[in-house]
Amino acid sequence: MSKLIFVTGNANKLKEVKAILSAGSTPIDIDSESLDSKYALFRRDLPFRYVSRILVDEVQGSTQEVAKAKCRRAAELLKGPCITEDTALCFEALGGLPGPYIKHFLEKLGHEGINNMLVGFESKKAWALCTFAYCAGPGEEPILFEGRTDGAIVPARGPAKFGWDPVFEPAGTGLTYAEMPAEQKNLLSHRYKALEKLRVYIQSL
Ligand SMILES: O=c1nc[nH]c2c1ncn2[C@H]1C[C@H](O)[C@@H](COP(=O)(O)OP(=O)(O)OP(=O)(O)O)O1
Ligand SMILES: [Mg+2]
Repeated sequence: MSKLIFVTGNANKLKEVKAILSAGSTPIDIDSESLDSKYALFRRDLPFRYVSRILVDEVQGSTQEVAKAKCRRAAELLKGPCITEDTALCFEALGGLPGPYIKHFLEKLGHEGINNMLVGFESKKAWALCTFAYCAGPGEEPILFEGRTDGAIVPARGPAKFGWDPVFEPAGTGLTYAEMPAEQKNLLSHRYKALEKLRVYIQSL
């Protein structure tokens, strides 16, 4: 059976995916060296940033449509099975936006600007939505695995190591993602919840 490749241009995602899948009651063995080299190899030979840009710029739509389009395209380029992941950050006051477009808002506005987007709205509620997509190969319909964690947008607290981690506080924790130890985030995060579904599927293949 050919190797399943997780395609991403984001090293922080890769780190969390490895940590989550190799832990838990039914751990999935990951050859981290080969995963790393696939990741490096993929990025060197087929510049995913470029691919990702095209997909992000041209495929507009719901999180599910964006996620499927990216995975379909990655499977075509790899000519084999693969997994991709899309993360959305959705604001209740904005009807779920920015959603899959959070990356662009974060790049242009920063943490403070993300907070300012909600000035004048009473609700600071938000949810993080992770969508893994699995595609069996070129021309196959991707299957989606979603995980959602509810919380609120808050002024930045904690180290700014990964995206919007400092401005998202999961409900009931009193801590932002950035303030949590990795082990805590990785047991309640949007990514963890989606990976728990993907884990079951991968083990059934
Ligand atoms: O747990 C997270 N905690 C904080 N920030 C996060 C997280 N997960 C994704 N993020 C950020 C990265 C990017 O600014 C946006 C998602 O965009 P998204 O297209 O899914 O990621 P990406 O382009 O960095 O990597 P990829 O090559 O897998 O598409 O939210
Ligand atoms: Mg992307």
